[in-house]
Amino acid sequence: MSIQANGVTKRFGAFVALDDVDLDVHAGALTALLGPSGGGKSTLLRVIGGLETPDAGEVSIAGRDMTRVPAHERNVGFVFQHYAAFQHLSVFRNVAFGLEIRRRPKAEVRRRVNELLELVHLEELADRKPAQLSGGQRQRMALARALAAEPSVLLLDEPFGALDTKVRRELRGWLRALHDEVHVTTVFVTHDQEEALEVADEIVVVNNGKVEQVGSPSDLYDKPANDFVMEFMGPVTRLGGRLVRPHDVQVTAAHVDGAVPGRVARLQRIGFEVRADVTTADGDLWVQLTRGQADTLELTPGSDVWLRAVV
Ligand SMILES: Nc1ncnc2c1ncn2[C@@H]1O[C@H](COP(=O)(O)OP(=O)(O)OP(=O)(O)O)[C@@H](O)[C@H]1O
Repeated sequence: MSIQANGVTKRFGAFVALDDVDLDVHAGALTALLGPSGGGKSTLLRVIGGLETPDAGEVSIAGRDMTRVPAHERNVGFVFQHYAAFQHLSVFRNVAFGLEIRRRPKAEVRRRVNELLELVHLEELADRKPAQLSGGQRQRMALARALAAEPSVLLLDEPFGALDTKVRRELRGWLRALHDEVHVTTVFVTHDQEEALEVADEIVVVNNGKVEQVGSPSDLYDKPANDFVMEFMGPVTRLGGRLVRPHDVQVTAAHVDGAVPGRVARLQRIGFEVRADVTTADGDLWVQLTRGQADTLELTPGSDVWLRAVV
């Protein structure tokens, strides 16, 4: 189901959390709301889900105006960073809960819950209590529970925010695979650009209550609309007064057209990557090379080089 927001404004007292925001989420897509803390991502997600009412503007899901429809009638599934599970109920019963209160037949509930637990790879842990799960397993249970009611839209607010880096990584791949299987329109909030680049079909960059840019991961990385998006999406450095990506600076031993001279101040080898701090007449910058490139150039601190931006 597609989601549209038109001219959404949300204030908390005098503070404008969302300022005339338009959004268009394609049916079946996995869309990331990405931006720095306090930018308004969660507020936008909550407005879509009906947990906040906008002061101006409209929200529609599948073409239906939902602006005044209460959250529980929007058919949306939520997952938050800290999932409030029923501690006294098993994983199975937690997932079944939403179906049981809808008084679905027992056999149907059992079949559906087993399907969902299989989907999130928790079928072996169905009898455990939430406290006996790892953080990653708990978030997978939360997703199964959100999917149980067959929502038309899934809204995830920093679902992996409380987990350590390694588990986050795992769950990203897993979320992507899950989405490819169920295709439910999904919007997830993250402040982690790598997470958005890796998982999302489309990224919406939100900052200061406004949408800065919407695009595919490669669009945003390669064609940022402004310096804010450029800096937010990946590493940057400054060559000749212009922001560039450190891996888009070509380093040569001899002069080439458009290149400026520099001297290597420091080299750092980080796995396959070499980072060189370089001093130029125009200021300092850092560039990123492969180990092979650095070795071919025989770079050492003090090497004289020529630099030019290749994009
Ligand atoms: N209920 C509220 N009352 C007052 N201010 C609020 C409320 N909810 C959010 N805000 C403010 O609105 C701004 C946007 O918050 P929001 O949670 O949407 O940002 P965010 O981009 O999701 O950031 P984070 O990643 O830190 O959650 C923040 O400055 C926040 O303090």
